[in-house]
Amino acid sequence: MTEENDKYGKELDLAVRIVHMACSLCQKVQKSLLSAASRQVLAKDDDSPVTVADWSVQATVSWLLSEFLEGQSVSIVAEEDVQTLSKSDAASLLAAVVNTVNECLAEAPKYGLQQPKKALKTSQIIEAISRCNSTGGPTGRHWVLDPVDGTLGFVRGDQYAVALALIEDGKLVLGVLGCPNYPMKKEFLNYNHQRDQTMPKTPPSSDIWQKGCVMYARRGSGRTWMQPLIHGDTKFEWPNSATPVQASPVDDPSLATFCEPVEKANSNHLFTAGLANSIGLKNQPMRIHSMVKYAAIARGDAEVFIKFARSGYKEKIWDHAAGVVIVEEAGGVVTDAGGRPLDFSRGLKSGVLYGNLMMFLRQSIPERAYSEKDADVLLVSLTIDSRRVC
Ligand SMILES: Nc1ncnc2c1ncn2[C@@H]1O[C@H](COP(=O)(O)O)[C@@H](OP(=O)(O)O)[C@H]1O
Ligand SMILES: [Mg+2]
Repeated sequence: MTEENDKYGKELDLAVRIVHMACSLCQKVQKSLLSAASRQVLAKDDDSPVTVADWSVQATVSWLLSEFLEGQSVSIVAEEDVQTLSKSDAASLLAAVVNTVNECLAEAPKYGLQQPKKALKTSQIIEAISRCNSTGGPTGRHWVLDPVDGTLGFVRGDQYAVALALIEDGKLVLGVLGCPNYPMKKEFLNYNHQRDQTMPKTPPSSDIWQKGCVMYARRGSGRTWMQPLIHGDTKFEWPNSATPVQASPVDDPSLATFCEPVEKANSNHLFTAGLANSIGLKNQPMRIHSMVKYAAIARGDAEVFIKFARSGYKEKIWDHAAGVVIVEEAGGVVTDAGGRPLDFSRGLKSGVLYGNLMMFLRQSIPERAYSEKDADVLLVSLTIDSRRVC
């Protein structure tokens, strides 16, 4: 392996192990949330939900990155802060976070990492969460973390993702996306989809294909890999359990399926239905919470991702960074509505560029359906042989 090829090898290896651990943490919290009589789900200032898992994953990832990237100053841009946790009435919540983090770190050897010599104290955990307050930017190395992306899906027992990416000098260099409820094969999707009453309760067999997955890629490698999530006492195997995935070869819009958010508040379904119709997308949209949509595109379960957020909403880099790398290295193309690559050099500010909408939108959507201020359109499209499908 040349030095260039090996660049970021250590970081990717570590990031994949960490995301596996974080997924396992989330699975435990999701299970207890769904079974608990009183569900410990809080609302943030913007009314979005947050749980023990969000803070616990952030603390765990922050602690592990700092511990195992010794000698590097570790800058992390992540979604959660400690304000709520530090309130005087949050003692039981904080205790639950401390307990969850320590339980997770105790399992580190299963993932080939060393556990802390002693359980972390509350102050160390608060410190690990608050350390993730970097704003990123055009220079230096910045880790970008969404500890639980799609928290709404998470609290509903549905899809969610753990997303970790590394940016160097404003460019994405690696991405890891953990999808604990997204099975290795699309066919098993409904078995994990607890709200679908029509599917049998028991999966047909208990092989790895029905378990969640972790996808990862390194910029420029031309490969995106997928691994089954580690379950029970199974030890993490690297890289034997990984298989390469590719974006779909479908380039006929009438055969393509587009993904979009489940939440109408996050993307205008009426608008996307009109858009889909006008570009000849005939299949029903695949509505999934979280960055699992990027996973679906990267391995060819769907072809297009359209998000049409309300005017004024600023996309956050942690909601896209890991997904963009895995889709692009799998052969897909990710752009904003203007056809430009997403800009991750602007740190906490939107990674999405603003400007004119794409030509095809101008041609096919009636003028009254959008205006220049509707430029908060994010469109992830697939190209085959460098030709845009849409
Ligand atoms: N009004 C809004 N418009 C668009 N996206 C929004 C939004 N409010 C929140 N989001 C983002 O959409 C993410 C969920 O994506 P999706 O709707 O595709 O499942 C949320 O991630 P979190 O759940 O991590 O906060 C949040 O960052
Ligand atoms: Mg998110």
